[in-house]
Amino acid sequence: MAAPSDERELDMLLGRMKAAAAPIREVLREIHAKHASNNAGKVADYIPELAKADPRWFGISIATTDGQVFEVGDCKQTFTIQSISKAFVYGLALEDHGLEHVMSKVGVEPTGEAFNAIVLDEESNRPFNPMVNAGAIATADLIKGKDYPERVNRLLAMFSKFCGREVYVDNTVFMSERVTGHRNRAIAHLMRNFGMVGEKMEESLELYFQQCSILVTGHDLAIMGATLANGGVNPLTGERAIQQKYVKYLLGVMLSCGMYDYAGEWAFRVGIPSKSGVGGGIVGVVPGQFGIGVFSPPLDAKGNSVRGVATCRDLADRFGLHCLETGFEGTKLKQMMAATRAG
Ligand SMILES: NC(=O)CC[C@H](N)C(=O)O
Repeated sequence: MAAPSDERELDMLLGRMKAAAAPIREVLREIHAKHASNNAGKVADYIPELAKADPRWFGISIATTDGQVFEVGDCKQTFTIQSISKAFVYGLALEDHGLEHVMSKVGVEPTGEAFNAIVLDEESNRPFNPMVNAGAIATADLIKGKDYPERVNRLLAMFSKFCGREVYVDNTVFMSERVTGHRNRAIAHLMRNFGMVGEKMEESLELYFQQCSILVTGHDLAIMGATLANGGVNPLTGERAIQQKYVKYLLGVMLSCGMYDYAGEWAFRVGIPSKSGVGGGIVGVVPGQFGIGVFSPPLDAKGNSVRGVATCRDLADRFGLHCLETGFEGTKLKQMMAATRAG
């Protein structure tokens, strides 16, 4: 696209962008309205602070790799990122150690079991993948830093680059996680027994609770997704958040393991590398095109946002986003945008 040379050209460009946005916003509004009235699911309460979320909150945000954002509903509401953090921390561990070392500590096989299952691969003693709690704790253990504060700060700096703004930890949720996190401690001890986490285990658990307690919005999730879709460069700030060569590994585990024990059906039906969290968020990535952020706290039995799952299924259908289908004609969303731009 040529740089607009004067105000009139800029006006025309903005006009065309607005025209392109209208049908996309319309689809988002329609999907939002369709699912807003679905009251199925239950807000997570095993971490007591999470139970305070309003079950009506519901936001859908899409951010393109060229920095356009389309959103509807509660996209400015903050909530804790929870398990969505796991994908991004995996990226930092890859940057810190390279693929082979990380693979020696954490596998990439879907478990078909709940996210908090106390299970390791019997042959290798590794946790199955970085998207379940065991794998995420082992991944947090890999984050480098001379001491605990430096490790926390490195995590926060990484998330800040993905979001394009400074991120913070919700301390009340963090405290709630650490005082009730007996199951995660048990998992960490089991892995310590097998040498899958090192002597910094206690500190790494704290790090894991911190990363889960980072506050984000639906808008942030879309930007984080768009950053991955853009090969690791945040489309709003132009800052690189992760080396491009690791993006495909992140997206690979997101596609095969990102939705817990719904991951197989997700890859089959929706086909968008995604990650969910018990705070009610889901981030999705359509490589080369855009990121999706959906937020709604009530969860299904597997721990995925009920409205979030339904929304992503509809988005995939309406815009033709399944990753095994986008290769044919490009997504319908892209075609809609191109058509309006040309007009
Ligand atoms: N699935 C999730 O989002 C789980 C994260 C949560 N902090 C836990 O460890 O249990």
